Amino acid sequence: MTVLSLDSVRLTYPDGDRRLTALDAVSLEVAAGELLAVAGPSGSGKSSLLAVAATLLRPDSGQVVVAGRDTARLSDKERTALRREHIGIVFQQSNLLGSLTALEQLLVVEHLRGGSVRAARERAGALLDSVGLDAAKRARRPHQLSGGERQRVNIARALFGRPAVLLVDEPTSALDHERGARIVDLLARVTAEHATATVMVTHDRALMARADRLLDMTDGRLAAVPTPAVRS
Ligand SMILES: Nc1ncnc2c1ncn2[C@@H]1O[C@H](COP(=O)(O)OP(=O)(O)OP(=O)(O)O)[C@@H](O)[C@H]1O
Repeated sequence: MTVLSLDSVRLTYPDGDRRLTALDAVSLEVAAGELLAVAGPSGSGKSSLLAVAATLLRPDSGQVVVAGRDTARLSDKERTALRREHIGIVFQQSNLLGSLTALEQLLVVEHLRGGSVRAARERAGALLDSVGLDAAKRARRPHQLSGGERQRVNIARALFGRPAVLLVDEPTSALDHERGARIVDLLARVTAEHATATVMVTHDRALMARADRLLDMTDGRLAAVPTPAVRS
């Protein structure tokens, strides 16, 4: 079942008196339970792809369908609700709230959804544990954590909402090999167990090797990469 689809998406940015084409006729379908990796050179459009899929940027043309909803037809309010309900986002810039502890970063997701924060505590703790944050670290605020620890809180928070679509930009960039491998395991497990449609941008070959499918982005265009070339 396709959970995320992009059809002939074009995105441009202003560039002096011209427009720079960041995404050029990009089409993509990601199924429930599929882990898709997107690689490609710097500036090729990978982050733009995630931003459009996250409904944070509107494409100039083309269609973006998330969990059966054509996002072009939604109001800003409906798009925010769609994001909160169905999309987990882990971008490079940490957008953790400075005044909240690691545990509270997750609980606020439940609060925004109108769920029971008390009931969510245990699951939030277990999820932070699974990304390697012990009880003491879970009680710390972002400025008391390392960059890699903040990245892991980000990942746990995105997973906490059990999103249908998970969008991850360079999930292991701030982590050492062993921690990176644990995050990869977690992403692969969550994708399979919760039937999440996961798209991750990565330069990490170990991560690419774990993906079900690898796509290459060059100059705003997406192309399939034969998997054996990645695994060699
Ligand atoms: N807000 C913006 N305004 C203008 N141009 C932008 C903007 N954001 C990105 N670009 C340009 O769009 C192109 C695609 O950028 P994007 O960030 O999507 O690439 P990327 O593949 O994610 O790069 P990297 O691997 O370096 O993060 C680049 O040429 C970039 O300079």
